[in-house]
Amino acid sequence: MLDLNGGEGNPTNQKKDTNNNKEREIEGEREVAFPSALSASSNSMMNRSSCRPQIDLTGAAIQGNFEERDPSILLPNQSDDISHLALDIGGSLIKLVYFSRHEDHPIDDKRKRSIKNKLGLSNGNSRSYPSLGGQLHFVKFETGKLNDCLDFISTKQLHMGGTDPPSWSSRRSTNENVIIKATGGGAYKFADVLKEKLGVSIDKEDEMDCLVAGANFLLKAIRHEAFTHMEGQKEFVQIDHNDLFPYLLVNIGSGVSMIKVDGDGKFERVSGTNVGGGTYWGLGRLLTKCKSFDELLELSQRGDNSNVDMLVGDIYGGVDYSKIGLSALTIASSFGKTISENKELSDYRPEDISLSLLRMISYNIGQISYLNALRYGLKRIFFGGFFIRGHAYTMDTISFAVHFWSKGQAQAMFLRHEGFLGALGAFMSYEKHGLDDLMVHQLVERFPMGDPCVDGKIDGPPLVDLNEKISWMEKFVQKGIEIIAPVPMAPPPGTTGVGGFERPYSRGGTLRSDASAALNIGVLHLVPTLDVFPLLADPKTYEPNTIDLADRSELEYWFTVLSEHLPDLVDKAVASEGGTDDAQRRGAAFARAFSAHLRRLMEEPAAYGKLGLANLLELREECLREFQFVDAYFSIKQRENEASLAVLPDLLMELDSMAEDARLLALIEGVLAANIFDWGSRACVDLYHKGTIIEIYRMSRKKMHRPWQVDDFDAFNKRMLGSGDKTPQPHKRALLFVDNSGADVVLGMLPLARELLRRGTEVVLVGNSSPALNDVTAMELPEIVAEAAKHCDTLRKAAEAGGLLMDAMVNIQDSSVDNVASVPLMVVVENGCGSPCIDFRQVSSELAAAAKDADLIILEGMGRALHTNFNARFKCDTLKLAMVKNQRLAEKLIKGNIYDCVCRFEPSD
Ligand SMILES: Nc1ncnc2c1ncn2[C@@H]1O[C@H](COP(=O)(O)OP(=O)(O)O)[C@@H](O)[C@H]1O
Ligand SMILES: CC(C)(COP(=O)(O)O)[C@@H](O)C(=O)NCCC(=O)O
Ligand SMILES: [Mn+2]
Repeated sequence: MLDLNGGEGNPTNQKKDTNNNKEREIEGEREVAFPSALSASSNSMMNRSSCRPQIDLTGAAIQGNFEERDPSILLPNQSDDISHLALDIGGSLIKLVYFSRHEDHPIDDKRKRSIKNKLGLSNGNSRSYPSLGGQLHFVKFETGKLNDCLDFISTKQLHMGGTDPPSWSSRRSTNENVIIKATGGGAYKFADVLKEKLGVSIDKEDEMDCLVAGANFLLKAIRHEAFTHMEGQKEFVQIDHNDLFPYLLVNIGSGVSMIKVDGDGKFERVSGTNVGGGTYWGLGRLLTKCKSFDELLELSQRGDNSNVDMLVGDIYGGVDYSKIGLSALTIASSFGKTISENKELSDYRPEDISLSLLRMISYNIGQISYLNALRYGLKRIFFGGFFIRGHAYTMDTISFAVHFWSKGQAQAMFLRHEGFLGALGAFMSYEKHGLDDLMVHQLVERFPMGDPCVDGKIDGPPLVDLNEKISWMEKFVQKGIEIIAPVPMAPPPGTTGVGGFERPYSRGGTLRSDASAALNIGVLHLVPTLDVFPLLADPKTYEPNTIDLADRSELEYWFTVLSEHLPDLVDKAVASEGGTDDAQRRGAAFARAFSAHLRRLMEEPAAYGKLGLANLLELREECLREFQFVDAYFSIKQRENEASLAVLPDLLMELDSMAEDARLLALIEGVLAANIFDWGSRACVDLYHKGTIIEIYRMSRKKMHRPWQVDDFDAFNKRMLGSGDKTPQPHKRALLFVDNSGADVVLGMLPLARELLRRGTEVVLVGNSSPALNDVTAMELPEIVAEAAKHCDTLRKAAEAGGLLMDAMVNIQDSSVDNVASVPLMVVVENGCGSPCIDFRQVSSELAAAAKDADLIILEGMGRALHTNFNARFKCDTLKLAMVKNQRLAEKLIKGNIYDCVCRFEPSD
């Protein structure tokens, strides 16, 4: 029996290395059980959490040699084998969208096929995916700095990828015949420069075509792309794909285009205005002497437009013009005050000028947009273009104008990828890359590195190299620079709702740097192997998160919980990598990156899309992976597995001595009791110092008195064992979503799986694709099952039938497999996640395939059954089992206390 207190530090590192080597060998030689965490970090696995994301630092002095490649060597961190690049070269900015591809994983595909065969799915799910899995990056440069942009492209060799799908990953040796899709005026203006400097030809795509294609793609494929922004409040809008058209697209770049969109490729440019982003920046520059667009925008935040604008009250002697409903504070004439006074430009504050100008232009665009919407009977107006720049006041002003003039009939919406519509559209115009077939569940957005806004100005390439990332974090901290949130604007009090926006009350701090505007969007991961879980009762209304962090008090609470847990997590992570100097440096960088994200999200919870607790927990895992912590709890997991496996035979004997119904209760009690082993909970971590694993497990079991706080055991018992003489049909196939390593899986879930097998139910163990806290991964399951199978015939036969023992490479002494055909099989599938929670809108395709014939789902643990999916409904019988290891959650969710249990059974209708 192992003592939890004994042997802290990093006792098992050596063991771990050996193990990793073994994994590597296995990968090279034979079909692997599961893609290893190592392969995850080398980008070969496509799941929603293991992809190595990158950061976009726009602009940049890229003198780096960080992207050197030798085609014959697979670099472990080589995450951007660039295949496609598209450009939108506008009057003010150059926008780049480029794609880096994940490696194919043919061995893994073979393994998946074998699972499908075993589950009888070989003919089903015959969907063939385009050979596309990778990441879409978004970068922008000022058009005046075209050379920086060209340097960036050539350093990263973005132009070398070729244009034919078969050669996605194969780099060409020359640029000859390379064609790059480009749109915007610069595609014409700079075609020769591009040919001369990069040796590539430009395939010019029509700008309007591209804007529409980009907007349609984003609105269909990205879940939280569109949002409204009224009085400082951002709200995401769920777009119904079948009810998207018609809409008005207003792109506010240097100038403004207004396009009526009726479908894919069906549109008409109905209007526009020459008073646009270029006007604000150009006039603003002349009038204020600002050196950058951002400086100008920042000035506006400290402005008071009433010093420049003529208000109704100025004309009416301080009173409202109430007859037509105009308040005294309504702007009667932008800049109107400057005519009546004998003042020079230098007598006006640049802040006031900037604000007045911004308001004038935004309001004007809003108003013209409304008129065009009215003209064509359109209710929805989507605004794009970099003029908007995620700026609260700009969006509020536009929204106000649309709302006011349409009397609430039309709605202004904004897009998170605001300025990249054209570039995305140009990217989509490459034929046959399959991008237009991608669906919302195949796209995962990642914000791995926090906001790279150092010095208020970033000129840097996307960071690719680990060292580079760490030094960036160090630099970031040295300078004492906080991640700066976008300017939140206090709701303007007392808007009269007439005639126009009154004075803005925005008194925000420093504006986020321009680069961070691009970081309001992350790198988009295209993961063709993700699917919607087919057993969701209503995928359209499904919301994974139980806790909505839009609630400020929730956000603050969970922010504190995660911040307080951070030092312990860093200790574990550093120890898991041998406690070396390098690991410590990475650990510190991880802590900084994650804290920076947390701070940023505290300032603007919706900065990265709709925020729930599951997103924060996943972000933490992503940040760990970003700094190459492969598995922070590796040694703890090993130790707990060993200790639990040692007492498993006794437990099985005890269970076998019981009558059927007592046994079922004991099994459920066992799952709940063993769910106490959760290294993500502060309370539990404190508890572990008080005893050995087995002592804690026993203590926990002793306290398992029914009724539990949520107790549907009787209903579950009835479904399983029946009542009276009626013996119900056993379930055909059960999906067991396992949670933690050690006692949780070994003493909790495996005995329950065994009971199901005995009753003739096929068991699919569903494990994480990548590590998260102490959760057991799919890759680790075959070995655990094989160990357990040594003590149990039922498990052994089922595991053999499911091919699990082969995967675990365990030589079972007694190889006589009698009666195999009559034994239901047990298999392992990965869930597609690397998080303690699960979002059923995006699971691995193998889980989706295995789910097709399942009629029982068992969700275990806080992350999967409470933080997410507590309110989710499925098409089949569902059992949600968890011990609540957090006092506040217990009070809120189940009106109970910490260590109370949930046994919720929801039969299929
Ligand atoms: N860093 C920046 N430099 C210049 N203009 C910027 C910047 N950030 C935002 N803008 C605004 O974005 C506008 C350009 O928007 P964009 O959609 O890129 O249009 P275009 O394709 O005409 O360049 C500028 O006119 C300006 O108002
Ligand atoms: C991350 C977790 C959801 C994992 O729980 P599990 O799914 O293993 O039951 C949980 O540890 C958690 O919510 N932790 C934070 C709460 C706390 O420290 O009290
Ligand atoms: Mn867990």
